[in-house]
Amino acid sequence: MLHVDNLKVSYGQSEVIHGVTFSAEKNETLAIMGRNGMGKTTLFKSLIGVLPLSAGGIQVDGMDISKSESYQRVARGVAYVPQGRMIFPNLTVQENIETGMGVSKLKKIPDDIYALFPVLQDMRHRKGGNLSGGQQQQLAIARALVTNPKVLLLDEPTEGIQPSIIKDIANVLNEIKKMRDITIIVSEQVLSFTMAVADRIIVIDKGNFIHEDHRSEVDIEKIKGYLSV
Ligand SMILES: Nc1ncnc2c1ncn2[C@@H]1O[C@H](COP(=O)(O)OP(=O)(O)OP(=O)(O)O)[C@@H](O)[C@H]1O
Repeated sequence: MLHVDNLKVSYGQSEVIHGVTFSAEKNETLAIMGRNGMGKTTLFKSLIGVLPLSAGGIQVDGMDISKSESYQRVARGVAYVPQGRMIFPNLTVQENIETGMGVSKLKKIPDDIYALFPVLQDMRHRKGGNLSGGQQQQLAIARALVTNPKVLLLDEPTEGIQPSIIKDIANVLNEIKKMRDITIIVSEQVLSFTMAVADRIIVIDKGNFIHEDHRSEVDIEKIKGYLSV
């Protein structure tokens, strides 16, 4: 579903992603793990087109999107839940979700979205800025899902979220995978979370992929070693 080939990303003269190659299939959840500053956000921003590639290619469902603008990538089936969630604080919950619906031409928020996030239905008339961190994360995921993505990118969804809610977010991602034919790519530092959701884990270090495990054969101590400073 998603194929990334020799992707390089730079800030000015400084290359931060040094030619990474990976694929993720339909109904697969792939976690990209690494410490702060290793390049996760830069990689995700380049996948959604907020940052330009300096080299390489990105294909979604066989279609090259590496030269497309972000809005075109969304139309091609890529959705992005940014680090820090970036919901609109002055719009209501319902209005926040509706901002994602232009691309999918939905007229009404689908019932399965509120089934997945009942709290958002209860709070649909509240301002987004008044929600807790965990509720805002749910809102950001709901807003991404109403674009009907083939590939859902989530950048550090557990950041700043309390442990009990982290479990809820893991459950939600597992539900989404059951409900839809989708590829989920999540960047993370919390190993318990990725162990609850990921079929495969890749470790990124200074802009290079240095390790990869399928969930059935994850070497927990090795990955912990990569994640500790
Ligand atoms: N706007 C920028 N200009 C120059 N360098 C940047 C910029 N943003 C990030 N970097 C550098 O790129 C590298 C990768 O940063 P990035 O934010 O992608 O890492 P990360 O793994 O997502 O970390 P975090 O978990 O802290 O978000 C770091 O060395 C960082 O200093």
